Amino acid sequence: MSFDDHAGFDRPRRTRPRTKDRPDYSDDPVGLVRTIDRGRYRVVLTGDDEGREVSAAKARQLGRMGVIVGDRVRLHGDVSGEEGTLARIVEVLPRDTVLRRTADDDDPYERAIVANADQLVIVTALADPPPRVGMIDRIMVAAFDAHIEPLLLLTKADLASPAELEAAYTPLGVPVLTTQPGADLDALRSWLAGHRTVFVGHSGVGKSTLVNALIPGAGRTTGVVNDVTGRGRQTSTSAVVLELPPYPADAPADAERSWVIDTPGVRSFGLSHVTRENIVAAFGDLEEITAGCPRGCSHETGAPECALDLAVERGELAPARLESFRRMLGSGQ
Ligand SMILES: Nc1nc2c(ncn2[C@@H]2O[C@H](COP(=O)(O)OP(=O)(O)OP(=O)(O)O)[C@@H](O)[C@H]2O)c(=O)[nH]1
Ligand SMILES: [Zn+2]
Repeated sequence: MSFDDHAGFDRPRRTRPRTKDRPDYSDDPVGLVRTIDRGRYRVVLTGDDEGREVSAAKARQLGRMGVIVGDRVRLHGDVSGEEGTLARIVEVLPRDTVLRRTADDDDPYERAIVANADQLVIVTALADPPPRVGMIDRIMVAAFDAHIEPLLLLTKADLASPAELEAAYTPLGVPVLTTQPGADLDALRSWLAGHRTVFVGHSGVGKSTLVNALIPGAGRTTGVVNDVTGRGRQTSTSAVVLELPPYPADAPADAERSWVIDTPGVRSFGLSHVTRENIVAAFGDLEEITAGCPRGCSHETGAPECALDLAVERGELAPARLESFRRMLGSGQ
């Protein structure tokens, strides 16, 4: 029997009880945290007021809960977006993913950098500054740990060959693309279409140059690589969400929106929050094989009777895949 069948039944007006200390904000608008600037959050509204940008501060009831770029938040108060107005962030909606890092491996405090990304593009220059495989591995492990799909984008292919890096990462199943000045970016655009992709890379690798090429008018400041240190100037300070133009250009109007999240250049990527189990779990086929390992097996090179080695001997696992995987394991704890 439904309520409607029951003549005269007094239907409750609210489905959820409203209590004194928990006001009901469910009618308040939701937005996406675009960037954070001196304790103020820039939030782009979604839904009815799609696209309007509002300045907001964290409401006291959120306590110490962090609000990060990419978060979907509920706003209360003045959401007109007019100069001088300030809305309050009263709720952080559940996150699909959280990309984390620690300052270094001994740092017990993990920092959540970006919420709700489903892809991570590791931007690496083939030269100037030279690639650091250890750093790429670390960022990749952070992506696997967070259930974010990693992709590798190699810039400055006009300066050096990508062959070595391609050989190091394709066995992991990680897609690799190369670019150089004037390169056709359509392959990259189709990677990004319909996704929320965070771009991570060392300063000076050409991240801003790419973002500007993808998003005309993004106005990301491009730096100059220092001739002495080979490092780029740290030109950007906060992560920022940028909307990509539709791709292909004739994509239907209701196609999934695509976002990139540009992050400031990183120099280190601590992983003290990542466990061996999480890295193994990111490779389903290998995890299955490790079911045959001795209890407590580290799966590292030389681990006695590691089932991964036996699988290679039996020709069931490509040696290059095991080697690349072990590099990942070595990056974590
Ligand atoms: N040769 C070559 N130079 C490039 C390429 N892409 C970018 N550059 C140059 O590399 C320098 C750094 O590029 P940016 O785009 O500022 O690098 P970034 O990664 O955004 O650096 P930060 O803003 O410091 O994080 C600039 O001088 C670019 O012109 C490329 O494919 N080939
Ligand atoms: Zn093992």
